[in-house]
Amino acid sequence: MQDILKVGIAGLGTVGASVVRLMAKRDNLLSEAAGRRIKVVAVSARSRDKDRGIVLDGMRWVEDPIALATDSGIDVFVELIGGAGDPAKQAVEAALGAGKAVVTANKALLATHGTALARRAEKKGVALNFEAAVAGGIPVIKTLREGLVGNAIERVYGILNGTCNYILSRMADEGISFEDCLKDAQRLGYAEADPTFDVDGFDTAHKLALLTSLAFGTLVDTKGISIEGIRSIKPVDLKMADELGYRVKLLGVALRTADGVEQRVHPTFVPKDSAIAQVNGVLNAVAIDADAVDLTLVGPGAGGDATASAVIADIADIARGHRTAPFIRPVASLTQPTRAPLTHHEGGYYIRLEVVDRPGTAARIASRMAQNKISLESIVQRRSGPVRGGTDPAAADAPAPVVLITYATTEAAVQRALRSMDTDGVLLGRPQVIRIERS
Ligand SMILES: NC(=O)C1=CN([C@@H]2O[C@H](COP(=O)(O)OP(=O)(O)OC[C@H]3O[C@@H](n4cnc5c(N)ncnc54)[C@H](O)[C@@H]3O)[C@@H](O)[C@H]2O)C=CC1
Ligand SMILES: N[C@@H](CC=O)C(=O)O
Ligand code: NA
Repeated sequence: MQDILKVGIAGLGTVGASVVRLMAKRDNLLSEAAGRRIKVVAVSARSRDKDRGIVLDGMRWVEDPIALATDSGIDVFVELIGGAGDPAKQAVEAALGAGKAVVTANKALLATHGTALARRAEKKGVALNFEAAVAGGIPVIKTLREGLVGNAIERVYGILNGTCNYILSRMADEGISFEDCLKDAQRLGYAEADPTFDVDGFDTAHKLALLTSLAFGTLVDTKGISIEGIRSIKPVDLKMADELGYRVKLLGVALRTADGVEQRVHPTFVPKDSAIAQVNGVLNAVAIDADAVDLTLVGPGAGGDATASAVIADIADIARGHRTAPFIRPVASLTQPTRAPLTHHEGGYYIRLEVVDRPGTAARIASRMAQNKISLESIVQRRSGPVRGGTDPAAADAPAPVVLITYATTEAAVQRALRSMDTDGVLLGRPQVIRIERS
């Protein structure tokens, strides 16, 4: 067998510890598959004494991750610290500068500095692999970089955050509160160190930005993404979705339109009978619509072992001497994407309104929708206040939810209709607006 590929790992948390454990377990198999022995020779993390349930015998401990990145005893630097700033950024820059191949699971770092890092990797002729950064254990980066390279891609979309899918699935199926579901996702190692990245949609946006670049040959553009998280989703929305034949998923969608690239992250109604609606819990799904092939990949999007599986595959590629440009094409040929405005978005909508419960309100809503050329597929009115005809004087103006499902329309028309209802004085509180994605 040839010489050994020497690996240094910075970060021994959920993912790092799984990488060390799985690499030890698969030692022979991995070496056979890669045609070369792969060995973790040095590690770095915040606390040396912490019990991680892994064996670090034979691995040097390096206090400073940046020192490890340039250590002459390693060939590959694996960054599993996280965060778009230092020390992760400085360590990856240092490793590439020193001509080391880099493997990272850090989507925040790549979404923010991916282009610059890819340029550095290119200059040194080394790999910058990040399979674990998008949809955890699903080999979607390899699919886009290699398997679909002969396709022109029209749309890439999917469930890209395991924590949110876990929360939405359990809220819908078990009636568990948002807060309790989030606590469980953190305990299971799915959530980011700061879980607001998950629930407010930023983690999905980071991953979407990388997918968009790979799919459309554009520079990584997080600023062009419209982002909404899942905090506003109430049990009533999940219940209405169920009654109306939908599931609610946090989707990241990148679409080529006549106006440019539309990139959006938001909770979405998906038809119950669609493939994506069946993807629950921590599972992710990435659907790719291309000219020659349409496909959907499904698999675990978060968790130590699932993510480690992708990290190890990236290391194995380096051991094989297999290298592709980080974003498929050389950075110089990536184009600046034209951003399609969200107001031009076309599709169906779920709209939940809290309205004053008095005669004529439903007619007023229907007429405002008609004025904006919005056709309604269904309208459901629920009485939440006291029974009409009762003696309670507060009953007259009690809030009552009205739920609308529209046929395809534009975002601009929906916003105009809601503004006009607001001036009519029929709305109580902010309308809930959820886009519908047909697959
Ligand atoms: N947990 C998951 O399911 C997934 C995580 N990722 C990404 O993988 C990376 C690691 O995530 P986790 O393992 O979940 O995080 P974690 O928080 O469990 O582990 C982070 C590790 O980095 C070390 N670290 C943190 N700050 C440090 C510093 N200043 N200096 C030295 N070491 C430091 C910590 O000691 C710890 O060992 C992140 O970029 C994350 O976004 C990607 C896909 C899935
Ligand atoms: N926090 C992320 C981890 C994987 O990227 C998620 O929940 O998907
Ligand atoms: Na992946």
